[in-house]
Amino acid sequence: MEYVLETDQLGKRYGGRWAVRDCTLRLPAGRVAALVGPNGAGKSTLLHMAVGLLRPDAGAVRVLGRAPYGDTELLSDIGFVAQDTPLYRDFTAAELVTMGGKLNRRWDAALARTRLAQLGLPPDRPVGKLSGGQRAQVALALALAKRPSLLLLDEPVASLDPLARREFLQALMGSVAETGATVLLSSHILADLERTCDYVVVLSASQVRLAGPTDELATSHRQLIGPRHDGGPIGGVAAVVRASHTDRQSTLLVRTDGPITDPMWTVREPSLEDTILAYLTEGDTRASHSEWGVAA
Ligand SMILES: Nc1ncnc2c1ncn2[C@@H]1O[C@H](COP(=O)(O)OP(=O)(O)OP(=O)(O)O)[C@@H](O)[C@H]1O
Repeated sequence: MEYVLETDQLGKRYGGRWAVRDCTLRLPAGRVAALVGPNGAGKSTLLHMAVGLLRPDAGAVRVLGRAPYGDTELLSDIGFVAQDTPLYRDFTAAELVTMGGKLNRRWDAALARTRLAQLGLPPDRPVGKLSGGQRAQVALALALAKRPSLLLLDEPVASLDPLARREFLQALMGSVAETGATVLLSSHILADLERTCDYVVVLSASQVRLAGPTDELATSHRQLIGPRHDGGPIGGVAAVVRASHTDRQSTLLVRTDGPITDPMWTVREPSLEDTILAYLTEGDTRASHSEWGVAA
């Protein structure tokens, strides 16, 4: 299966307002993909459609080639951790592992137990009495125990301190390398993603602004600093994603289609965070979408 998750002009409306609109995506197998965007961009709505909790109002979503809404068999192939990591609060993590074994056809209890033991969580404490970060770790261990083909995580690190965040993401990467799952995780914390993710989907105001592998993003974008530039072509620049100016100087984040040789410009490789932020800024972005397989 080339693509684990595919959407075609996918849309979801709440009342008269689109929460996700014209969303076309192809997430290749084996990727750890970040779904980034500001509050209200539509990230949770997209994930809920992917796991079959919401029915699309327009277009289509397919996981492993099947429409998830109403397909209960497909559920065994999808792991999902919702934003508030809902767990039965009166149960201990060990009891939840046992319960998972009874509720799932495919269940790797040993994987979950090993993970929980590594975390050093108090084994007999109900999860309702664990910290938010500890609960997130338990929820990840349970989701991994399903050995899903697609793992969807809605802001899994939001409640974690920086050290716990790093540990969580390392554990995630280790498990993914071992199980071969494809991951789509939403997050606001861009700095973490550069280390963890090899694919990025940027959502803003209900639409996909950018989607592609991070290594391609890195090679195809540059930051240019030079004398004030008020338009006009620049050799090697396919599109200006974002421009900021002072009276005498311009700083441009550009998508390239060749080397930039004009000595007028100082050329730097932007961080992934800078590139994502440029696409999140409304205004100059629309011209450059098509290159990434995204409708402008
Ligand atoms: N059940 C609902 N009823 C009505 N509107 C909703 C509902 N759920 C979400 N919305 C709206 O849909 C839009 C997208 O919401 P969504 O929760 O998908 O965004 P998000 O990117 O996950 O946001 P956040 O980062 O804050 O979690 C927002 O404008 C939100 O107010």
